[in-house]
Amino acid sequence: MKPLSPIMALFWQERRSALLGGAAMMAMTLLAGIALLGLSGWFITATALAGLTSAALAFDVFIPGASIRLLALVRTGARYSERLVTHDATLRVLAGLRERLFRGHATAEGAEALQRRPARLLFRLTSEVDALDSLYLRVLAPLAAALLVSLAVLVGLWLAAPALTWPLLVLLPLAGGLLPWWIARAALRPGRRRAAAIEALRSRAIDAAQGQVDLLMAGRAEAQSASIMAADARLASAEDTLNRLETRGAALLFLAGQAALVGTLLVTAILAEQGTVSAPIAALAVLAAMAVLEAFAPLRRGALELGRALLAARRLAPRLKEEAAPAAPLPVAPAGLALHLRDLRLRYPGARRAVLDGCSLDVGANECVALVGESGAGKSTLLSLLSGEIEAGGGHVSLAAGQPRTVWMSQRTELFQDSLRGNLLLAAPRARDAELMEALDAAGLGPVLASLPDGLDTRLGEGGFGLSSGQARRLMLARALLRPAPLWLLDEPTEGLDRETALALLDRLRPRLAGHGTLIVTHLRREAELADRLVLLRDGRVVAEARRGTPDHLALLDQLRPD
Ligand SMILES: Nc1ncnc2c1ncn2[C@@H]1O[C@H](COP(=O)(O)OP(=O)(O)OP(=O)(O)O)[C@@H](O)[C@H]1O
Repeated sequence: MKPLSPIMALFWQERRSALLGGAAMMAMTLLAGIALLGLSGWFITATALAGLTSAALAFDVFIPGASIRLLALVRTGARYSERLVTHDATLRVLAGLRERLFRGHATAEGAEALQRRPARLLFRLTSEVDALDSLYLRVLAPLAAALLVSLAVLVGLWLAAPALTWPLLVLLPLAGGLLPWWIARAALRPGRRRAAAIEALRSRAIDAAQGQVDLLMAGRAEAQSASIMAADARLASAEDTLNRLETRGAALLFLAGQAALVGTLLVTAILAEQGTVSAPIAALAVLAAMAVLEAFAPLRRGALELGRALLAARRLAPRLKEEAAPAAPLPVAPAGLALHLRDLRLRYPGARRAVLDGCSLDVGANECVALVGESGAGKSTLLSLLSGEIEAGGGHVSLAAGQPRTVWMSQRTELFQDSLRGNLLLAAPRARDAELMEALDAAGLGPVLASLPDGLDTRLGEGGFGLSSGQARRLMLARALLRPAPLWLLDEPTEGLDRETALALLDRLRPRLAGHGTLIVTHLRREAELADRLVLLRDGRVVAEARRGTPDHLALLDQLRPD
């Protein structure tokens, strides 16, 4: 139950009075229902008995009749208000929960964990948050209402005759406590299996849909289908176990209800025989005893849902604790510099060695620097760090002032399912079409744009679907060009382009580099030639640098991949 405490605390903090009011109204609905049944039993018996005697004329039918109507109205009104209040409160709490969850995932570590398994992110933000709505609606509120109602009925029966409470005192703890507890425990394992199977089913189905060509070519399509079927079979088996549990719970609750009925019937028969209770009170007691166990019926489903809620809370709780503190802005670099790094260190969690280990580098406010080094040297990591995606483990970073302070075109930059215009406006929401077209032109997409019948209104599919990979990268570059920032971070901007296109693009890019610092990460000679200075990164630190025009510059260029 411990994982549930942050979730319960959230419910309590956010909507305390609505949640208490909802539970009270749930109790009132149940009480009105029990009183309605009991009073009707009493009324029918009392009128029948009165009819046998001369008391029939004096028998007051109006007050009980009106009370029955009143109780029916109260029950309907209370049920309606309870639904309104409890659902509203739950949905509001869950909306707050989702927001906190998004904030939790907005940490570098959270985002990284989920980038590895996006299907899981989707699952957790939808089904697992939804699973928590049952915590209040199907577990806490019905439990509180059932306990309150049991207490009220027991007190009522005790006042009529203490012996009337015995059958309920034996059966209520069994049916209201032990049974839901047993169902909840037994549901934990199939609940976990069910959640894992849904997750596997979704991610495998997405893999099959997205990678169908590769799977077919590798002859793995059948195997992928089989793995989807296996996940589906696991899901069906877990759901079957849960359904069986629910059915068994219903049967046991029914038996407990019948036992309470028989027990109370026997006790009332004895008491009526002794003359301790009248026949109408006996009828009231029997019907109330039968109805009170019904108050525990929703807990049968609630106990099953509790397993789901527990699992969801356990998975979501770590992200709820983490309130992503807004990152402190990096200090402002000394005048004349777009970037100033000293002794920067960074180690990925779980990695044996540091990826950046004493890295120091300056980029002038009007300088273009190419960062080169073998694959895995830490070049992209440095760009992630400068863009604020990850945090350094030590050392000093400062950037020139500006809003934004950096523009980053990474190897993983995203395009969205939107028009060309929409994708560009992300970078500059107020830009006019002429500016967008100029940026597209600078990125070498002018001819492509001219060939599109819908121009800037051309719709792209998910991830830029509809463009070639080279066109997509140029669109990302155009978007980067629209952001005015004192430091541009470009990660292999012409990777994947043919020589002619790449050189034409670099020619257009050259004049645009003036006025701000640029750090280009590259393996390509053509990109490195754009830079005023080459910097070689090895083992997480800068081991060589060479300014244009020096012999070392040429020697470094020669180590790079030719076109
Ligand atoms: N998110 C991550 N978690 C753990 N390790 C990582 C992560 N990203 C990169 N690494 C590791 O850090 C090292 C540096 O990776 P990085 O991508 O920065 O290299 P790079 O110099 O840009 O390589 P390339 O030229 O191939 O793009 C690699 O050994 C890589 O495995």
